[in-house]
Amino acid sequence: ATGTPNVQGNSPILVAYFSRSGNTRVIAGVVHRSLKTDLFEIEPATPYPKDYFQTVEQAKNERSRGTKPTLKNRVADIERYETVYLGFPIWGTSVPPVVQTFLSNHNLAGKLLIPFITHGGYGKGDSEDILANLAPAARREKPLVLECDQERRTTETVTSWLDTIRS
Ligand SMILES: Cc1cc2nc3c(=O)[nH]c(=O)nc-3n(C[C@H](O)[C@H](O)[C@H](O)COP(=O)(O)O)c2cc1C
Repeated sequence: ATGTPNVQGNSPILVAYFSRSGNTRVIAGVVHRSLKTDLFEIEPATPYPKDYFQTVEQAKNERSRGTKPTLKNRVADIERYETVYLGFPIWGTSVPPVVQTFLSNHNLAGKLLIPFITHGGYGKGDSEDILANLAPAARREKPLVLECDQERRTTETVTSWLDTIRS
């Protein structure tokens, strides 16, 4: 992580989010615009594959090996935020590894942490326990948990549609 200042805005509230297929990004945008917060996108230094199934494979490997991808960027001045909204999708019934890196790399002690979590129908998994472990000294608000579209279902539907066109 470079520490490059790449946060938009100058508010005491930060929205930090990770999103692959856009569901969590929509919520981050609504919070950002409604509360006029700063905005930070959590990104791995090496992007995940474009292909959904390759990403699932990589995420599974990271989880089983306990690897946590490094961040493309850190929030330059996390100290100045009093409140951090943290958005992420559920991956493998948990917090995506890159979001766990974000939590390990930023000290949220004493801050109010407000999670917003999207999932594809199987719920928030163990994500609240992971947040408690990785940000033990933050005050934590009850998260917004929202079921959203699954990229898997969309990908499979479009793939079968293409098959019917080809045949
Ligand atoms: C690698 C991967 C793993 C996922 N694992 C789960 C899961 O365990 N449970 C679940 O309900 N949804 C799972 N999903 C679906 C996403 O949580 C859901 O579609 C989410 O809204 C995607 O958010 P995004 O569009 O911001 O990336 C998974 C998606 C991906 C890409």
